[in-house]
Parts: sequence; C-alpha cells; structure tokens
Amino acid sequence: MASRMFIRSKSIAFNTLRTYSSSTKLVDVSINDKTGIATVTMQRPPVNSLNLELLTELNGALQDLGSKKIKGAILTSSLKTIFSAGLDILEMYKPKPERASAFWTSLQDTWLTLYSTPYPTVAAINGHSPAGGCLLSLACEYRIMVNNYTIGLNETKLGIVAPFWFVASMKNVISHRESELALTSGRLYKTDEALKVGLIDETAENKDDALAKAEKFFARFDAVNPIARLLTKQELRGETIKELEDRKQEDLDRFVGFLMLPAVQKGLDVYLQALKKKQ
Ligand SMILES: CC/C=C\C/C=C\C/C=C\C/C=C/C(=O)SCCNC(=O)CCNC(=O)[C@H](O)C(C)(C)COP(=O)(O)OP(=O)(O)OC[C@H]1O[C@@H](n2cnc3c(N)ncnc32)[C@H](O)[C@@H]1OP(=O)(O)O
Repeated sequence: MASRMFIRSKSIAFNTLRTYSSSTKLVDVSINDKTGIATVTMQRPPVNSLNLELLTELNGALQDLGSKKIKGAILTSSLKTIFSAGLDILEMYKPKPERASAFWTSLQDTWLTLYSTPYPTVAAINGHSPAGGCLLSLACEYRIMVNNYTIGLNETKLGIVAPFWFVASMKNVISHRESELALTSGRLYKTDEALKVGLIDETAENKDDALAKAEKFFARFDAVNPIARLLTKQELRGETIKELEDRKQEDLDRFVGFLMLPAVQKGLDVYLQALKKKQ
C-alpha cells in the first residue's frame, strides 16, 4: 500500500525492540526483534469502529505479516477503554449500495485472513468489544481481556442479525446452547462472565499484563513443529472458512438487501440516536 511507511530502526537506542514498524493512519504494526512477536494496533478514535478504510488497512497488515518470520501476532487497540465498537454503524445507516458492498467485502476478507493466519494470533482485548469487535477477537486463536469491560455479539439489540459466519465463530468457541442464549438476547458479557463461559481464555489487570500473557501463550509453541501446528489449525478451522468462501456472494447480497429494508434502517436510526443521547 502506497501510504504505508516502513521504518527500520536497529540503530536507534531507544527503540531497539522495535526493529520493524509499519504504520498507516489507522493500523500500526511493530515487530519486536527479540521475541519475534508482532503487535497490530487499531487506532481509529474515538471507538475503533470498523469502517471500510480501517478494515482494508487491517487486512493488508495481517496479510503482510504472513510473509514475515514471526512467532505470533497480537491484535489490540490504541484506545484506553475500547478494543473496537464493532462495525461502523454509519457504514450501514442510509448506505450507498456500492459502498455497502465494498465495506462488507472488506469485512469478509479481513475475517478470512485473520481466521486463517499461518502464524498464531492473540486478541489483547484492552477495552469494550461488542459485535464486530467480538468477531475480530473470535477470529484470533486466544483471547486475553482486561477486567471490567464488555464483549459479545449484541446484533439483535440493534435490530440486525448476526450472519452465519459470526454465529459459527462464536459456536467454535463457546457451546451451541450458550451461543443461542447470548445471540438471541444480544448479550454483552462482562470480562469475568466471558471467562466463565470460555468466550475469553484469560483475564488481565491492564493492557501490559495482557501483552505479557500473550507472550506466554506464544511460548507454548516453542516445542511444537510449526507445520504440524498450522495443519492442525487448518483442520479445525477449514470447514468454517470454506463455508464463507463458498457463500461469499450470497452473504454479500443478503447484507446489502437487508440494509435496504426500511425496518432495518429505522432500527439503526433509533440505536444511533440512543448512542448520541447517552452523553
Ligand atoms: C440474514 C443476515 C444477513 C445479513 C446481516 C445483515 C446485517 C448484519 C450486519 C452486521 C452485523 C453488525 C455488527 C456490528 O458490529 S454493529 C455495531 C455494534 N456496536 C455497538 O453496538 C457498540 C455501540 N457503541 C457503544 O456501545 C459505545 O460507544 C462503546 C461502549 C463502544 C463506547 O462507549 P463510550 O462512552 O466510550 O463512547 P460513546 O460516547 O458511546 O461513543 C463515542 C462516539 O462514537 C460513536 N460510536 C460508538 N459506537 C459506534 C459504532 N459502532 N459505529 C459508529 N459510531 C459509533 C458514538 O455515537 C459517539 O459519537 P458522537 O456522539 O458523534 O461523539
């Protein structure tokens, strides 16, 4: 990507641990030379809502890492209290059909990339993570969440329906029963509740603690053959990936068609007004 800036800073004393860094406006990537761990940071204030541009940059960054020799990648946020507020509602509210198509395709592609990375992935969830934010976390292999935030697929609360691959992502992590209860009611779990049902794997005191715990997770693979690890991951995730690949166009058509329904637009309008009135 033309706007991407590559910096190699081996000789800079204060930055010796970040020998590779690639930063776009919305996504920062740094690779720690000592540990081989990449940190991918979403940085779209105020809430890291996922719009076309953020998703495109995120997908590009995750794909670039596939060609590097890294031990693993951590997905996190630059914001103090929010991992990601999910899909940018403004991409769905009164959308132009071409923009809505490009937006949804970029979400499908980002999920496909993240769900199938050759390198291990951890979501360091350092803030609230509703809906699309939860989806990104679910696409990682391991989730570590800072205390006192919320996470879940709350789509029904917006009057919208989580597509089949959102549901599959959830069901591949927590039980079918718990998924049904959570998705139909649009439940957002607090960090400790998410741990109890297995939606997250560990809790953390703060972001630094989450990053340190992520490093320990990657260390589990020190004695594991990387090809065996990857083939096992593919075996476990392949069916879900194939289903979206096979039904990509159908899923896109459903999304765009769904957005054009007056009742859906009305629901989004009410939700947006409620968000604004909150202050
Ligand atoms: C059959 C099926 C076929 C097709 C399916 C069709 C449709 C399904 C499609 C998609 C699934 C959708 C997935 C999603 O991700 S929808 C988004 C869900 N997200 C949320 O519900 C989160 C909403 N936000 C919040 O709860 C809070 O903002 C949050 C807890 C994240 C942060 O709270 P805080 O108090 O720190 O900030 P706020 O003052 O609330 O927000 C600041 C600012 O940001 C705006 N905002 C917040 N979230 C979003 C968002 N997701 N998109 C756009 N804008 C957002 C908020 O309005 C404030 O704006 P302003 O007042 O102008 O400052």
